[in-house]
Amino acid sequence: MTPELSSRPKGTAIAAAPAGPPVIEARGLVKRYGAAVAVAGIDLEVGAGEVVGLLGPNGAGKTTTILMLLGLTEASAGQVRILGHDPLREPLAVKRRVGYLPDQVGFYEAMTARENLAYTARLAGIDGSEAARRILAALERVRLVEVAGRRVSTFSRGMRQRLGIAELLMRDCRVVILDEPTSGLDPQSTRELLALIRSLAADGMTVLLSSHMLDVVETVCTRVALFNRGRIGFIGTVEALAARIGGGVYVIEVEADAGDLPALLSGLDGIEAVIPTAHGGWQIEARADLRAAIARRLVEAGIALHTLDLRRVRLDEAYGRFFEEADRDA
Ligand SMILES: Nc1ncnc2c1ncn2[C@@H]1O[C@H](COP(=O)(O)OP(=O)(O)OP(=O)(O)O)[C@@H](O)[C@H]1O
Repeated sequence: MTPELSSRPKGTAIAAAPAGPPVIEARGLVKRYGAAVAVAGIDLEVGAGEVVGLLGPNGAGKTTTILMLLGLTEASAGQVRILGHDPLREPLAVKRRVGYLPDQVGFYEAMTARENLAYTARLAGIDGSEAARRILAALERVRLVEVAGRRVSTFSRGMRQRLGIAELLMRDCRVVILDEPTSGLDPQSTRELLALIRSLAADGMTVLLSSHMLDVVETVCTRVALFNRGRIGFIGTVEALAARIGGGVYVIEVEADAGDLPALLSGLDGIEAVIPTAHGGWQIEARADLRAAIARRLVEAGIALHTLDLRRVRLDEAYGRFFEEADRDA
């Protein structure tokens, strides 16, 4: 029987745990390479159907964490359960249901897409009509049926990524870990791959995605985990990140004939910052939708208002603020 995980260490911040039993669970994960600490104590809980982005600067510990989750490297301390299994003690159970799509997916280049999947199916112990049925369903899902008889050596990077996902589908994986899945893809292939990832999650697949492409992460991830010097400094939604680090969840973009907007808006509750833009406008960071109050102030002051747009803070902005703060505190 799989031993229970030890209780969470005191003082460890974990964002709202997903409903239902976690699919991925890590407690106090540490990885040392000699005297160097690559991962300094990570706690992570991910539920079915979640897409969690693993973000952070180079060397922050994302890849090392992924390797420990997959059982490809042994943790120096801590525990991992994936679908209730320990990746080191029960590697076959984990390999069967967990797929990993590295940056460069490896295939047999001289074999066709269908032959590659048939080969993997055999290795996974899937044979005969069951293999044929699964291969066709997977190829259909990633829209590669038409080119299934072509050698993989003729495939574009986008097609290779989709074939990689077809392999995970064919094996009936419940968890997939993707490393920079859209790097090197053109905008159209990127959109297609992201739509595919979203549809997998909608079917209950749990996805971990490591990427430096924040716009990509933002469109597909339900939560983000910000890695900083071997720890997860934050995990949660982009809105929660913006709220936690200050600076407001909303951005209000203003174009007005105001010389000194900060002075005009002074004392307005909920404003975090008023920043001039390069185009002569202003960007207001706020804790609430303050458009009406801002408009009133400007009208009362007899100032012409040209634009007043509201948007949510983008991940790249919240990410930037998080690491500015983290670097200041370091
Ligand atoms: N096999 C190894 N031997 C020694 N040090 C290692 C090894 N693998 C990783 N490290 C170190 O561990 C730290 C974390 O590396 P890791 O690759 O996990 O970071 P990362 O967040 O994935 O970075 P990137 O965004 O560049 O992929 C780095 O300082 C790295 O140099």
